[in-house]
Amino acid sequence: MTPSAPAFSRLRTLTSFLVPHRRTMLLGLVLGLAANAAGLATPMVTKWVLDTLGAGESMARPIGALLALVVVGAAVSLWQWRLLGTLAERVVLDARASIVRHYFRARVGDLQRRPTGELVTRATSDTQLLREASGSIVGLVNAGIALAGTLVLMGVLDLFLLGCTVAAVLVVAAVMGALMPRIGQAQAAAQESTGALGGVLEGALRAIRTVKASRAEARLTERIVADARQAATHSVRAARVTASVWTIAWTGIQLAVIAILGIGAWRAQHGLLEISSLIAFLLYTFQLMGPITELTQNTTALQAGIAAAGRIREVETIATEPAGPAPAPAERAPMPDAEQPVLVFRGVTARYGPEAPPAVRDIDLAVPRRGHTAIVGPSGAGKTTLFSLILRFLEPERGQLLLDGRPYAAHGHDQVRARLAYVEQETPVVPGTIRDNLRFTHPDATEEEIRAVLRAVRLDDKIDSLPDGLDTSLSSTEVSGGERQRIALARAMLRTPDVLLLDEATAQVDGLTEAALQECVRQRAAVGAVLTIAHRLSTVLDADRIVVLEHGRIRAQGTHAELLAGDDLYRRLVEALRIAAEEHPVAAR
Ligand SMILES: Nc1ncnc2c1ncn2[C@@H]1O[C@H](COP(=O)(O)OP(=O)(O)OP(=O)(O)O)[C@@H](O)[C@H]1O
Repeated sequence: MTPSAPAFSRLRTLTSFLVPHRRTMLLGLVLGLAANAAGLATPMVTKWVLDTLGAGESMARPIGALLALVVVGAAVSLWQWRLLGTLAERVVLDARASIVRHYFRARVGDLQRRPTGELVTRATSDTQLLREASGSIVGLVNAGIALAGTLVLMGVLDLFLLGCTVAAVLVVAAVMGALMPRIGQAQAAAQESTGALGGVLEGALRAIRTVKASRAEARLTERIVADARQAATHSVRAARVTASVWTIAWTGIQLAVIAILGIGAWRAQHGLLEISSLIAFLLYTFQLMGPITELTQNTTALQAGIAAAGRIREVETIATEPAGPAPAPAERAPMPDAEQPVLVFRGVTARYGPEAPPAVRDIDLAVPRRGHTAIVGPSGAGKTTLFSLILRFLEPERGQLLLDGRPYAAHGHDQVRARLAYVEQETPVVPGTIRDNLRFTHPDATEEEIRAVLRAVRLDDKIDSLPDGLDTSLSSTEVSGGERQRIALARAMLRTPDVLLLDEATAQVDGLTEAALQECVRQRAAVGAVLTIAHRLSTVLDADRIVVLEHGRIRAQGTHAELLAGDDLYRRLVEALRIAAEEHPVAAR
C-alpha cells in the first residue's frame, strides 16, 4: 500500500492495527467523554456560583460542585491518559512483532530484493509513528464530541453569540482542512527518505572495509547525508505547515473571544444577556481551544500514522513461504532404500522473476545417499541456484525435486530443511557467540557434541586459548575468516544431516581450514551425501562424481578421470583451478 492509496483504504490500514484493542479504545473513549462532561459542566457551575452570589445565597454547594468537577475530571483524565499510553505501546509492539514474524516467514528471494536497512527502518522507526496515531481516533471522537457539547451549551446560553462563534470556528476549520493533507504528504515523504537512508547506511557499514579501501567515505557520506537532508526538508515542511495550522487556530479563537466579548457586552448592556451568562459563554469560548487543539494534534498524528501503517502493511505483502502439508504418519514410515538417491532433480527449470531468463533449465540430477558430489561451472552457470532449489529458497517453474523419492510438494519447507545442513559462502556465521553459532541449528546440542565437532574442524585448541572460550562474541576480531568458516562447518556437522550442502569460499583459505574442510567432507561423504559447489582443485579431485554446469544446464557428469578425458569445459575449469592452486600451494594438497 503506497501513501497515494485512497485515504479511506489507508485509514483502514491504520485501524487494522487498532481493531485488536477496540475494548481498550472504547473504555478510553468513555473516560474521555466523562472528562469532557466534567469540563463542559464547569462554566455552567461557574454561572451558578455567580448567580448565587447575585442572589446573596450561600455559595458552599456550587463551590463544592466546582471542586468535585475538578477532582473527578483530573482522576478520569489521568486514567484515560495512562490507558491510551499503554495502548499506544501495545500497538507499536504488535506492529513490530508482526513485521519481524513476517520477515522470517518471507521467501528468501523476495526479502533479498529489498535493502536490509530499509526493512529494518520499517520495523524500528515507522512503527514508532503508530504510537502517536493509536490514540488519535479516540482523541478525534472525544474532541469532536467536546466541540459539539461546548457549542450546544453555548447555544443554551445565547444563540446569537453562538452564531458568531460557529462562523469563527468554520473559518478556522476550513483553513485547517486545506492545510492538513500537506502535513501528511510531507511526513510520508520524510519516512520514505529515512527508509532510503537506512538502506544505504546499512549496506555501506556492512562493506566498511571496501568503502575505506576505495576511499569512498566522503562520497558515501554525501549520498547518505543527502537522504537525511531530504528527510529533514520534508519534516521541516511538515513542521512549517503544522506551525501555520496552530497559529491560525489560536489566532482565530482569540479574535473570536474579542468579538464575542464586544458583542456580548453590547447585548448585556441592552438587557439581552445576563452578565453571568456572558462570563460562562466566554469560558466556553476559551474552552473551545481544548477540542480544537486536540483535533489538530490528533489529525496530524493520524496523518503520520496512516502513512506509517501503509509502509508497514506494504512490507507485509512480501510473499511468504507456504506452510507445507504435514505428511500423514503412514507415509513417513517406510525406510528409504539405500540404493535410492536422497535427492533427485527431475526436469527442473527455474527463474528468479517472471521476466528473468531461466537460471537453470531441464536439470535431471540424482544425488546418491552416500558420497561426495561436486558441482563445477563458470560464474553464473547456476550452481548457487541448484542449492537454492534444494533448500527451497526458490521453487521450480517446471519439473520437480524429490527427497527420498517423494516430491518436495509432499514435504513442508521445514521438513526438507531438517534433512539438510548448509554452509554458505559469504556470511557463514550469525550474530552472537561461538556457542550460539554452533547451537544455531540444534539449540539442544550438548557440550560433548559441541566439543566433538570443534575437534573435527580443528578448532578446539583455538577456542580453549580464547579468554572467553565458546562465549567469545563473533563480532570480535579475535576470530579470523578461516575460523569463521570452520565454525560454520562445525555447525553443519553437528547431528549428522542427510545432505551436507557446502558452498566453498572462493577466497583462498588457510592450510588448517583447507585440511579441516577436506577431512570433514570425507568423513561425511562416507556416511551421507555431500554436495559441494567446488572452487578448489582439492575438492574436485576428492569428489566421487562431478557435475559440470554451463548456462544453467548440466553439460556433463562423471568422475574426474572421465570428465578430464571427455569434456572440454571441465578440462579448462580444472586447468584454471590448477593454476590457482599452484599460485596458492596450500590449496593443492
Ligand atoms: N537473486 C537473483 N535474482 C535474479 N537473478 C539471479 C539471482 N541469483 C542469480 N541470478 C541469475 O541466475 C543465474 C545463475 O546464477 P547462480 O548464482 O546460480 O550462478 P553460480 O554458478 O552460482 O555463479 P557464481 O559462481 O558466480 O556464484 C545468473 O545468470 C544470475 O544472474
